[in-house]
Amino acid sequence: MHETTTHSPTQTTTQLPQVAEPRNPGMALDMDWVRRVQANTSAIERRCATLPGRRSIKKDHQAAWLLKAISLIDLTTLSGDDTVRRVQRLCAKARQPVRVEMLEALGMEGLTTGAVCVYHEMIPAAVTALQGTGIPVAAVSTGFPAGLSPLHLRLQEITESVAAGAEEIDIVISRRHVLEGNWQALYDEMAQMRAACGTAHVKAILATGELGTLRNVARASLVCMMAGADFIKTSTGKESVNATLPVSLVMIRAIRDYFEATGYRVGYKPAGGISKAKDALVYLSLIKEELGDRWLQPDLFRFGASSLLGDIERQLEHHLTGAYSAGYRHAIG
Ligand SMILES: O=C[C@H](O)COP(=O)(O)O
Repeated sequence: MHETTTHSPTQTTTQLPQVAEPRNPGMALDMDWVRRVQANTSAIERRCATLPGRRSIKKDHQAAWLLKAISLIDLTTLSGDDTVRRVQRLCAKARQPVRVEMLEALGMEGLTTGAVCVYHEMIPAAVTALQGTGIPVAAVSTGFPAGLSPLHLRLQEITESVAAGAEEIDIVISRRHVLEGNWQALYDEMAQMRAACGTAHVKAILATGELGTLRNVARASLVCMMAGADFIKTSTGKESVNATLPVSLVMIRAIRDYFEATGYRVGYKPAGGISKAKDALVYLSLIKEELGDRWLQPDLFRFGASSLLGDIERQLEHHLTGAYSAGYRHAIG
């Protein structure tokens, strides 16, 4: 058992740290650094294999950690059949992710998710539904999920998403720039997208399941941070392989290296296929061990997830009552 991860999280609510984190301004593309980056696949896989089996968060602290996990969710709907009504229901869930009586029994109040994440067309519905809550709307812009529309249209989409009220923009990178080793093109594209975001924070989706190697994941992470990404994010949720622990380890170590070299903290968002409370706890342990408590706040960590909240609710209910409720009672989130 890992001693440092047995206690309750230091902050459970969405309360942000007192001092706002300075935004990563980016830096010039440093090709020597990019070329130096390696990823030792077998060592990474060995490290990850030890994680899920470890009882790193003790049972009596699990409820607190699960509440913490809720505060870090980008509650997401990204479906072709999304409707205003569905987005409104999702936003209601983001405002009150756990039933009031359960929250009271757990000694908490004022819990919300970290953000709501939608397609561009659904931004106005989400902004209206979240008015006065402080919960930001994140939009997947730039021709999500493939990112293969013309660059000027992708940049225009960002501008329109920000104008519509999105405070966070999840962009997708051009995978071909990574696969062809065209780091300058990736850097330039990312820098233009960051500029188009203005004051909105930008999360760079690497679509790691399509990047071929862990070394490519490490290099793409670094180049996106050099170009000013506020967050790096694993996946769209639409690739055949989405968030995994090995990819996460590579990305969070890239974040650590970037912080050590520049002093700027970049956020991390694993996304796609994270639907179980126990998996969320493994991710939180990994972040705590590799990056420390500071990264366990919503300004530096999010889960991109459409169905994780439902399982966390079931686990919290079990914690309180000793029984599981049926899955259909937690249909949203
Ligand atoms: O960015 C978030 C992902 O699209 C959500 O993926 P998921 O539906 O597998 O949870």
